[in-house]
Amino acid sequence: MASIELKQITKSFGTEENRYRVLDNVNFTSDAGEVTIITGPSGSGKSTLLTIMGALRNPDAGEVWLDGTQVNQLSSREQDHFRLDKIGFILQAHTLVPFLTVNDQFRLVDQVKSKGNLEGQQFQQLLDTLDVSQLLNQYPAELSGGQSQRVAIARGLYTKPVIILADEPTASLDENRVFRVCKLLKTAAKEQRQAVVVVTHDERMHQYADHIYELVDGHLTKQR
Ligand SMILES: Nc1ncnc2c1ncn2[C@@H]1O[C@H](COP(=O)(O)OP(=O)(O)OP(=O)(O)O)[C@@H](O)[C@H]1O
Repeated sequence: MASIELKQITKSFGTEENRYRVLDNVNFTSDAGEVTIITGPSGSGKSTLLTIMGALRNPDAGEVWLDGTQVNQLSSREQDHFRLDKIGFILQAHTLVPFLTVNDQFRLVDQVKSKGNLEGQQFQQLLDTLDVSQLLNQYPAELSGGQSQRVAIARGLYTKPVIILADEPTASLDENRVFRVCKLLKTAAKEQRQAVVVVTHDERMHQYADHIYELVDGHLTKQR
């Protein structure tokens, strides 16, 4: 059973004569232990696809199966619980809560999901790998773009999700940190049997991918 399976997904935006199809009959699978990259031109629908994959948005037609559950059939409340339990998001807008310190971003997660999160040495190791241990008492406004991106990555991995969905996770990072983040995602996939899907323009990430898909004009094609 694939961790992620999308069957014949379509999605359109706009109304009546301005309606346009962003995803056209898209099929996709990703297995536990694999890193998959989705690439493609700006505006081709990659983020839309990722949000459908993460049950943040429903398709107009098709099926979204995650870890054996057809999530697009769930109520929105059930989808909320499913996401919390199973999916780690690393989104472009970073989505750190502005009035909480870095440490409290993790404590907030504990309040909504109290069990199964990283703790002790594992948590410290994650913070050290991403070089964010020294930022725990800072507020998001005090962080650089790269620092807040690294905190967002740590928070996405903190709940030990079975599925990790990342949208341009290396956009603000220098060469050395791109390398570290890629290794971290690869290790998460291999050792913790997580399915990792990354939307990226960053070709430096390609060497870490088990599979690469390209999305062009709403059509998804497997390149590798
Ligand atoms: N909520 C929405 N309502 C209307 N149109 C939308 C909405 N979300 C996305 N779109 C449109 O759908 C198309 C695909 O957008 P999307 O953000 O998925 O592309 P992308 O491939 O991720 O782009 P980029 O690489 O620039 O981030 C774009 O034309 C965008 O304007």
